[in-house]
Amino acid sequence: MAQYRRVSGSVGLITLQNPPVNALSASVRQGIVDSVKRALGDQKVKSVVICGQNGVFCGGADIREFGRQMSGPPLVPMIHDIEAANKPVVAAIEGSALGGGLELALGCHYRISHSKAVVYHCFIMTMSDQAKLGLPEVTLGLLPAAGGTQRLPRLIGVPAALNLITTGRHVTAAEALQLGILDHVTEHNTVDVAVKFALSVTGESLDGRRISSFSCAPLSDLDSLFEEAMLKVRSAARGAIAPVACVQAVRAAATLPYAQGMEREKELMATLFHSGQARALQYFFFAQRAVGRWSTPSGARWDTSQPRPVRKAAVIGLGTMGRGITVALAQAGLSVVAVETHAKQLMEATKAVPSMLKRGAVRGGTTIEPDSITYSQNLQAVADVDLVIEAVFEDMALKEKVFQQLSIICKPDTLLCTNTSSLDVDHLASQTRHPELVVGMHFFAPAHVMKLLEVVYGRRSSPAAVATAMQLGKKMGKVSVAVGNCRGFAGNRMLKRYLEQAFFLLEEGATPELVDRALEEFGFPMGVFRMSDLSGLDVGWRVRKADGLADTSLTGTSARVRQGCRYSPLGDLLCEHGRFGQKTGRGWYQYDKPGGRVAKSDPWLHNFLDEYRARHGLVPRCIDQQEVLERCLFVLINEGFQILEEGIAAGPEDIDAIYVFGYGWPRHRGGPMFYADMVGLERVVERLERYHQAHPDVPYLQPSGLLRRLVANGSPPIHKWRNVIKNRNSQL
Ligand SMILES: CC(C)(COP(=O)(O)OP(=O)(O)OC[C@H]1O[C@@H](n2cnc3c(N)ncnc32)[C@H](O)[C@@H]1OP(=O)(O)O)[C@@H](O)C(=O)NCCC(=O)NCCSC(=O)C[C@@H](O)CCCCCCCCCCCCC(=O)O
Repeated sequence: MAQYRRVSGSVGLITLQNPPVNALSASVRQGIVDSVKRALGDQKVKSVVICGQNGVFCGGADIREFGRQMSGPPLVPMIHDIEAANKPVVAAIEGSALGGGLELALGCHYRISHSKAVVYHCFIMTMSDQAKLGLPEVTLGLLPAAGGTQRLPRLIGVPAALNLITTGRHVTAAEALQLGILDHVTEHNTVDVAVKFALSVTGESLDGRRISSFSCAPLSDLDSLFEEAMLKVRSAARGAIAPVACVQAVRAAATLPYAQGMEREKELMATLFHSGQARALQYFFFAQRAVGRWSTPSGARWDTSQPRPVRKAAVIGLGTMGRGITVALAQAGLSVVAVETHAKQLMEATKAVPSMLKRGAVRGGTTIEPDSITYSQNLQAVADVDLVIEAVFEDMALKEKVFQQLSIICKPDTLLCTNTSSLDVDHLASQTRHPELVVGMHFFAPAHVMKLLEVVYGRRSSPAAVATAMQLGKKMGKVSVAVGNCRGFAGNRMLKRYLEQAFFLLEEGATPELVDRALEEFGFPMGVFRMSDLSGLDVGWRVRKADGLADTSLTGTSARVRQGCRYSPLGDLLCEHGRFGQKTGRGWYQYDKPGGRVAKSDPWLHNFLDEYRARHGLVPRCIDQQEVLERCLFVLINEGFQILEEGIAAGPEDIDAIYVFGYGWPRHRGGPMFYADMVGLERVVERLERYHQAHPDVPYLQPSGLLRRLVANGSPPIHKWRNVIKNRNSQL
């Protein structure tokens, strides 16, 4: 809806009303059309102001309408009519003007926005803004198709418009003013200022105010600018089609008259609108928000659990993870006690952490209170903190000891969290006096950069403990996903199956290059072998050794079997050769030096694989990319269904968020569970069954019970899976 009233005698004020973000639903569009008509037809009205209720201008088109039959007045002619009006129209922008919201503002003759305060810091003036503006359609698999690709380059120039449209980034009011998107910013009430401004421009000529009549500022080398832009978007999101279409649409603005440019924008939008990528990205937009509404099988929920205030936190262990976590906590404004019992490691951390903070502050344009962190070699220093995150070496005996000590030293209500990536959270809880205050906070390296946080609740974790960890994660800028306690939790448990298949494919005749190419063409930034080289092959080796799996003394058929299932010792053998990946300059690939970054094919490795196959009587066969994708991805997806079945994750959105934010799953494919829905659950079952028949010694290729049940229920769309899961749980 839109509310219309006349204010200050001669200003028609149109207020968009569609909480929470005033999205341009059919009824809002109808309201705008009706109100504009009324204002233009009223002789008493000399100028018009458009604003949004509750301090938000407009979050753009209503994304939920995209999946349905479109109705109501279309945006393009609506904005055209506003621009063509013979009375000045002013956009009063508070909060967000995004997507269609900014396109609506670009159709107005003037744009005024709110800028909260002017702060003087070290002689540099910075504006602390509330408003954010942008054209984020590309992040939804679309382009700004209500004239955004044609008006923005005409207003601010092609290079700046290309940057905003292809990245979808939001800019502050200060930056928008600098770029020329805004005419004016104010610290006062934006609507009041806009009304006064509207009165002041009454009767002035609008000839120079209609952006569609502008020409793009000429540029000397347009071809190379667009070639460069195309290369950039192609390498930033491999296989994503929307950024490419955005470049093409802006090119049309730079080279064609406005009307033809609009035709091109429409044509390009038509190819994107019904694409699988747009569906995936729009699903993911809502999935990200759904993970915040967490629940556990015991009935704890986000809306009934009260988080505790956390002002002071401690980190135990200042290795790579501990340092990153310390930085993330300090960046979130907490006071941090950083404890490391090894003097040398502590000394190194006291230098490394401040420089990580400094780099972060420079990148983010923020400031950090330098004495928000205190360092100590003594665990007693954590006596008064509200929450502890243990990040010591991944060794159960060591962690047990730390938790026993923490339980004695800390206040009785201190939350004790572990950053373990796979160890048993319940067991650690059992070492403390208050197991209800123990949860896992599984960060991903580098912990101050990676967006994902798995919050692992144990059998006895209290709802308040889960809520506190979830809220702290959010404060640190993480996407926090609540998951149950099991080996590897959700992410690493699924990853294990994926890695196993990749090893088996090498045994059967594939090369690391072939497997990685298939995965990278699918959209992963790195294939599984390049990723292992980067993170270090020794990490998994240590875990397998601790589990009694990495025994390379076994010969004959038993060398490739563990606990009755197929096992590949390839990773263990490489580690025995001292090939730990990038850090040693050799792994699945070779590098020019230890620590080198550029992976090159390694003839030694290919020889090694040939000899290995010959030794085990394995006849190499031709493996194509499709098999690589199906074997690696479907087995990972199958484990995801198992995780849903067991209640370790509450819904498919949780798993998808974990994979996109933590494991490089291409966002334009929505996450593994959404991908399964797109491929078709029946097909996933059929392929898994086929591969299981061919490899009966790999039990995880058997389709999970939930996957089969979904197929038996007619393969409902992903948003209905929770019903099938719920029905199953209620029968238990
Ligand atoms: C606005 C935000 C920054 C606010 O953030 P905040 O953190 O405060 O709040 P939340 O993010 O939690 O959001 C709260 C709540 O609101 C929901 N929501 C937010 N935005 C939208 C929206 N735009 N639509 C619907 N719902 C929205 C959100 O999901 C939350 O609810 P939930 O229940 O999930 O918790 C932030 O929300 C934000 O960033 N929003 C998205 C901004 C955005 O991306 N906007 C762009 C939208 S796309 C667009 O505008 C397209 C335009 O260019 C118009 C194009 C014209 C279309 C014409 C169609 C032509 C079709 C042609 C092809 C046909 C061919 C053929 O069929 O033949």
